[in-house]
Amino acid sequence: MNDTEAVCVLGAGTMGRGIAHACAVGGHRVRLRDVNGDVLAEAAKAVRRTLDGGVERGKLSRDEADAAFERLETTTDLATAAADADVAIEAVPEDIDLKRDVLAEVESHLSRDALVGSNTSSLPLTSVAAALDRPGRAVGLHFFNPVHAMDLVEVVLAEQTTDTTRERAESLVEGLGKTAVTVADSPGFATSRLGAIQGVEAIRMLQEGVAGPRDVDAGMELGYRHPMGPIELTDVVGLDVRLDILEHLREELGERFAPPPLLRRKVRAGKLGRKTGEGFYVWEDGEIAGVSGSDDPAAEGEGR
Ligand SMILES: NC(=O)c1ccc[n+]([C@@H]2O[C@H](COP(=O)([O-])OP(=O)(O)OC[C@H]3O[C@@H](n4cnc5c(N)ncnc54)[C@H](O)[C@@H]3O)[C@@H](O)[C@H]2O)c1
Repeated sequence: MNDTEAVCVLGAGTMGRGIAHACAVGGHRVRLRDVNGDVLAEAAKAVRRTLDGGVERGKLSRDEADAAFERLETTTDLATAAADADVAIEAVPEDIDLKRDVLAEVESHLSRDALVGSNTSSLPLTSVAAALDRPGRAVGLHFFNPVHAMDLVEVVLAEQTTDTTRERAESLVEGLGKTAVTVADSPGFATSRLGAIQGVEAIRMLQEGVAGPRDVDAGMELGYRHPMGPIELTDVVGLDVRLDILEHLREELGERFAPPPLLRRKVRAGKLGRKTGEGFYVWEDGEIAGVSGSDDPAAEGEGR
């Protein structure tokens, strides 16, 4: 990978805009594509805000931030987004049929050698890759949220992924100043599987009244030095996103991943976490303002 390569990012939601930001800061020309023009406008503003935040925190100079922003283009047109791209990375919703369709469609616009990355956090990459005419170019590039602040990218190898693709993917990740952890395609890969099992057990503990959200979280933060407890993390990731991941892991790996009824109730009520202002916690301006009241008598827990 060199600095002048072109990256096409498909989907401009939470992750797509973050990946676009990271690639632009990493020196790549980026075309960000979404089916929704309003989402694209919001994504461009979000990238600008993140760049400005980076300048304020001394992470990059004003000139570097401006240059990175100039390297970013947005479009709703797939052919424009994919034209001359060396790398295409999809960050569309976690739906296998959608991902297969999106990647097969983008492949028809790509050169023979372009790399095709998927940001899926739990779907079988081998099935995603099978939608391509040249599946050996497919690789999982599992970025973490928020992308600009997270140093890890899981590089996931589909059955079909070639050694050349693997090397290119690892070098792309390193060029972005992040650390690549390479894992075989298996349900939930390494990180989502472990993260999901801890999150699901934490929600079961709330259900059983073992402790409230604050105490469960403090236990892992102070006792295990996790930067964020599993309940708060579920709110940040999104309860709907977590539910989808659990449904999938349950199907693939068994009942230990079965989503707890409490999680389903919250999702049905539209309490999806930080993004809707309430999940297990109540959120104001992106910060925890209290504990959601409807859980159980132990909701607030003791001691904090
Ligand atoms: N949110 C997270 O914390 C997180 C972390 C790691 C990985 N992921 C994975 O990243 C992917 C995206 O998640 P997200 O949270 O950014 O979702 P999101 O809902 O915020 O964004 C998805 C975007 O894709 C767009 N889209 C839908 N169909 C499209 C198409 N055909 N072409 C282009 N754009 C299209 C939607 O308009 C939306 O803006 C999922 O696979 C998810 O599992 C999410």
